[in-house]
Amino acid sequence: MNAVQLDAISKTYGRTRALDVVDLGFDRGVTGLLGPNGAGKTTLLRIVATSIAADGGRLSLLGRDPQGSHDELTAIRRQLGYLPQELGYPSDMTAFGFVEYVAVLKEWNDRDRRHREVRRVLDLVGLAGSATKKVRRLSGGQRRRVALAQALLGEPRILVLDEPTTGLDPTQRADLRRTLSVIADRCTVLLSTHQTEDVAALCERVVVLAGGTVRFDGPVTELVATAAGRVWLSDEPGSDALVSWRTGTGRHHVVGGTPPPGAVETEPTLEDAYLLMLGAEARTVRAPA
Ligand SMILES: Nc1ncnc2c1ncn2[C@@H]1O[C@H](COP(=O)(O)OP(=O)(O)OP(=O)(O)O)[C@@H](O)[C@H]1O
Repeated sequence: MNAVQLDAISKTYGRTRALDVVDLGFDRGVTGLLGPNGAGKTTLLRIVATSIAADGGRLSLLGRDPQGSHDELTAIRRQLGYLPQELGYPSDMTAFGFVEYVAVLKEWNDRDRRHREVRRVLDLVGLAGSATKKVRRLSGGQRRRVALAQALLGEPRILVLDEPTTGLDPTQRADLRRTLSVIADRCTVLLSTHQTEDVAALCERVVVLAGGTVRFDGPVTELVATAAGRVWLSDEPGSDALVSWRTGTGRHHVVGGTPPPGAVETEPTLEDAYLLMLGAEARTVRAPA
């Protein structure tokens, strides 16, 4: 049984079909969700996080039905951590105070245990030294880590992270990767990002969403392999390339199309494979139907 199982899940906002009959199952490990703006990533993550309900299909979390009784939903939420794309903070709270506030909402009623847990998660995200700072005085990256800390409370079995690396500097991103790789041994982690290199570095599996449907679901290495023989380094830009640009070395990185004269095939990256998979769609934002 998968920890997270979506069967024929759909969601429509007004005239916009955000998710269109999505079937996906997730178990332990880190899965990255990639897709252009408006692909349906946040909608999918919000449904899994029980923040909104789908309007078609069936969702099962830890073998339970989130649409079932209040007790079922509470049992699921106790084992679920969620980092939303945007999180509002009461302006005057400290980092410790904010994470403790979420812990109280999650019914950590014993004060000593709660404080230990808050200290543990702040330490996990490298904020032990800033626990008493007001959230509004923290940097954007530090605030993102406070948000991550609240998602880690209680060692959840399902962790839903919407763009967790936004605002993090390279060292913090590396730290996040280390934290998640430890957690992933016993947890189902779903994360969305626009950074293909984060997916390449962090995830065994990648799901590409576009237009509310699943375009790819499989190992990261399998997606990268679809671009083999379609990426070149060249002195000339590609005349019919999907995309080509001059790199820092002065040579052109040419993705798709026909190789320019003298071009040398190069190892594709996940970004190349993603761009080739979605073609022009990678650049589009959907308008309502
Ligand atoms: N609350 C809402 N009301 C109306 N339309 C919405 C709402 N939330 C999302 N949508 C629409 O649903 C579609 C999917 O949006 P969603 O936020 O899930 O995409 P996304 O892949 O997370 O995009 P991004 O990468 O820009 O965050 C978009 O067309 C969006 O405009």
